[in-house]
Amino acid sequence: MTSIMTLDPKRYDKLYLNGEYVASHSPDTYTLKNPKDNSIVTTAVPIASPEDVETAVKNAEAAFHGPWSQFTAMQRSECLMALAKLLEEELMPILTLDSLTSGAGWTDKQKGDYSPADDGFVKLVRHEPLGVCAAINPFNAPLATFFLKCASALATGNVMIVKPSEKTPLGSLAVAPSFKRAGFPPGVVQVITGDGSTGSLLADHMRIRKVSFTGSVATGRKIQEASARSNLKRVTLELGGKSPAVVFDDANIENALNWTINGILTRSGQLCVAASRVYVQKSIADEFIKQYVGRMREATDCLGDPQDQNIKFGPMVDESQLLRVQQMVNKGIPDAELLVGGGRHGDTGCSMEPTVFLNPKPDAEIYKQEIFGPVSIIKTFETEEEVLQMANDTDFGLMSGVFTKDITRALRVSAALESGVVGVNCVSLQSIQAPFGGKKQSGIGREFGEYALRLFTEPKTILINMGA
Ligand SMILES: NC(=O)c1ccc[n+]([C@@H]2O[C@H](COP(=O)([O-])OP(=O)(O)OC[C@H]3O[C@@H](n4cnc5c(N)ncnc54)[C@H](O)[C@@H]3O)[C@@H](O)[C@H]2O)c1
Repeated sequence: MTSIMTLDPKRYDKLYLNGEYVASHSPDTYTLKNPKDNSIVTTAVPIASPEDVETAVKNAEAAFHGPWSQFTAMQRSECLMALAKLLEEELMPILTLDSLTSGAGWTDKQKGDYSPADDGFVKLVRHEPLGVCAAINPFNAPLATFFLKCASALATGNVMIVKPSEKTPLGSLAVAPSFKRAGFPPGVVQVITGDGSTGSLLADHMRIRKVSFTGSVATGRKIQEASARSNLKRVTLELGGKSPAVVFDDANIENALNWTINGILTRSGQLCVAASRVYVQKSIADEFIKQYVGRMREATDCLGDPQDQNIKFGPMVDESQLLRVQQMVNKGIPDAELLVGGGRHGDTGCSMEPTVFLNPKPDAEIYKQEIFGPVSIIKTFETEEEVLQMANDTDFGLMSGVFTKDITRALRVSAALESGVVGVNCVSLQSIQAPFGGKKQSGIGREFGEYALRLFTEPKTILINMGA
């Protein structure tokens, strides 16, 4: 069977607008390389121009006010289910399907409100779609973010223009026609490629009503600013993290090791919820650290070509990301004890060795900033109060984990950890099927299910004068 992910190389130089692959108006393109060996994949990915963005917005408006507005909630649900089925049959990883089937179940459950006329006015509240929305996506989760955002937007009757990251655009281009095949009218979902300049055309556009953004804090800030200087479009931000995992001395150590190691090695640490800070209680620290470091060392042997089934984790997304991580690690060496790793892996490609630092200085960059690589920081602690102070001493607040067998402590610590998601005896889950998003500078808003749907609609209050 051919995977839906197989994109005809002739399409690499196209945008996907109004149900067709079309050439960009822009002569500007860029080159994509394969991170496993730095070989060139294509030199022709378009950087969409202002005309391309305008065309996409006009198509989206035509779909929103035209055929798509005639779809009932049940028909929107049927399309989302058809899309999930089609993707499942064509080998799409299961992670991306959950959001579609969940969205399909929500289309007819968006309740309005009613208040009786105790002041002479009956109030009805209906939740209306926003209109043309844009998804601006990061490199590390191109399809999960694509489908998660589209599911919520389409379930509530919006239309979507997706801009994948310039580092990983091909999957989004490959899956784009599946929406038409599943019954969505052309223009409901379109894909434009490009770098930050294309992203800012969307963020600044006066007729785009919402940007749903996932990416770095720095870009999130720019998108907020763009909204403020343009049309005050709605903005949701899913941003970075520096997720702490707190391991108490009564924890199931094997379980804590499994979650914390997987939590930093999945996607080579290029994960917003990566378990990048591990706090271990002093009484178990020597044994835990010995095992943790041993496993990170062994993991180096499992580094390789991600298309090889025997390989557990692959390279960084590209050379620039590898260099960025390498620079942060080099800078961190005087600030902490390097227990393992620290270097580039292999002569070709963009792989980084699994790396562990112990007990960094409190203001060390490796301890404060998101590294976005297979680099973890271990710190020891004595008391619950001390570890909560350290775990919360960060601008981020995306995910945390607490490992203990004491349920009372688990609940107390979960309440005290300043993050949008807390795992008890787990950390770094990628698909939680529950509200997902960050506190503090890790973001604004939530993805998934009812919480996300609310952020793709606007309440409208209708007042009925009962005395007229
Ligand atoms: N919270 C989450 O759910 C989540 C999930 C995945 C990744 N992330 C975060 O994403 C980051 C990694 O992704 P990245 O390096 O691709 O992020 P990035 O901020 O560099 O880029 C993200 C997207 O923004 C676009 N962009 C860049 N400048 C822009 C501008 N001025 N205006 C509009 N768009 C612009 C890029 O082209 C890209 O499509 C990490 O910080 C990671 O933690 C968060």
